[in-house]
Amino acid sequence: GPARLLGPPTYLPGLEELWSPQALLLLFIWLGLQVALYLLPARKVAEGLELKDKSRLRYPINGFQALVLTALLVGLGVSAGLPLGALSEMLLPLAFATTLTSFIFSLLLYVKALAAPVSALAPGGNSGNSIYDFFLGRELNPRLGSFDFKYFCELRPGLIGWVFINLALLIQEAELRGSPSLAMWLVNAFQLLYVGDALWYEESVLTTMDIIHDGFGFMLAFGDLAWVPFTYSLQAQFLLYHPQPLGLPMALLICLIKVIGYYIFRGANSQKNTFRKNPSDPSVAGLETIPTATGRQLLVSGWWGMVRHPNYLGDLIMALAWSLPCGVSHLLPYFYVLYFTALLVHREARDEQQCLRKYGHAWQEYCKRVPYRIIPYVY
Ligand SMILES: NC(=O)C1=CN([C@@H]2O[C@H](COP(=O)(O)OP(=O)(O)OC[C@H]3O[C@@H](n4cnc5c(N)ncnc54)[C@H](OP(=O)(O)O)[C@@H]3O)[C@@H](O)[C@H]2O)C=CC1
Ligand SMILES: CC(C)CCC[C@@H](C)[C@H]1CC=C2C3=C(CC[C@@]21C)[C@@]1(C)CC[C@H](O)C[C@@H]1CC3
Repeated sequence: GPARLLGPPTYLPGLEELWSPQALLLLFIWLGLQVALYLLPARKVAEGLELKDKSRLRYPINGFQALVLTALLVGLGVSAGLPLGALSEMLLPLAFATTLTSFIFSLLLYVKALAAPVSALAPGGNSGNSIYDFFLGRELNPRLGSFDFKYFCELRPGLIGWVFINLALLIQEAELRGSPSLAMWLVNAFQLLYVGDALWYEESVLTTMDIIHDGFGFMLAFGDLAWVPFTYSLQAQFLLYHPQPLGLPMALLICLIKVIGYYIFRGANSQKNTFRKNPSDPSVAGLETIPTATGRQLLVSGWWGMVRHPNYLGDLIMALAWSLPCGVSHLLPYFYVLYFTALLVHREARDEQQCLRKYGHAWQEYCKRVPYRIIPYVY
């Protein structure tokens, strides 16, 4: 039937549709596979930023390798008859099993954190209110030996899971209608590029506030493991049940929007990463900067002179390109754009606060020089 968003749902799933032991088993196989791939030798072992106790943690940089090996294994499985398309009919129980698992997992993390030394706690997650701390995460970098739970969950099971859910939906569409639609190809290709990029530049996650500042609690565990794969794949889910006609000129226009978004996103992220690693690198040495009291500098020209968060702008433009192949007949495929706008506005406000605390007057000067936050002349 036609998709609708307003009005009561035609039916609500009962518990018997949510709970399936096979879904739980599949989830555990998936998590086990990703843990095994994490433990494989890495092309590089990177050091994180200095912690309160002056130590630095070490992280394997092998996320892209995990993506490629997963693709090989899934490819082998499919050629041996594994019905990957059938995954599309298991998404609801799988999402339920993942949510339940994230909840129990975060309870265990909370209990583990009760024994952690004060220096290992996250700045925001040790209020003493146990529900609040459970939600935001008490411990900053929970580990078992050298296995880092937060770093593992941040990019692997969820982001890699997302592209394989997309692929399952594409295969199912081909089974249902003879071949995948152009819209489905675009959504798969765009989101694979995004996930491939995130894993290729995995090391840059080590300087994000998720790793440096936020504890590992229910919000992040649920976000990484359940929210990302099952809601970020909504466009492909929508297309399976509501096929959209998409002409070549429109498809090319959407590709152009994606390329522009990616160009800004990658350009901005790489420019900052290069500058932070080595300010005299030839590609950034000519940029104008503001000195700060910490000894670090802030870029005021190049991408970071256009708006204060050019990477968010590129990310948002890409988000739009992921939704456009689904047409404009329904709001659901645009859910990601709306949610992501809210997430980035909130994230930007948190980052601003931290930068003001870190850089004080120099940050105020930067805000004066670069008045817009995400969209030039608008916001
Ligand atoms: N799809 C998704 O669900 C999500 C995607 N993202 C994406 O992840 C990427 C990373 O985002 P995020 O982790 O929020 O943070 P950013 O990469 O935007 O980093 C912010 C930090 O950059 C440094 N910085 C800010 N301005 C300047 C400047 N002018 N010159 C030099 N350094 C500066 C500051 O840190 P310091 O000075 O200490 O270096 C600041 O704290 C973005 O592209 C974002 O869109 C993020 C969240 C969710
Ligand atoms: C708690 C929320 C409900 C959901 C949070 C999910 C996020 C933690 C992840 C979703 C996509 C991500 C990407 C990155 C980090 C993890 C999250 C934020 C990167 C920022 C890592 C750095 C790269 O330069 C870009 C990545 C994009 C995707």
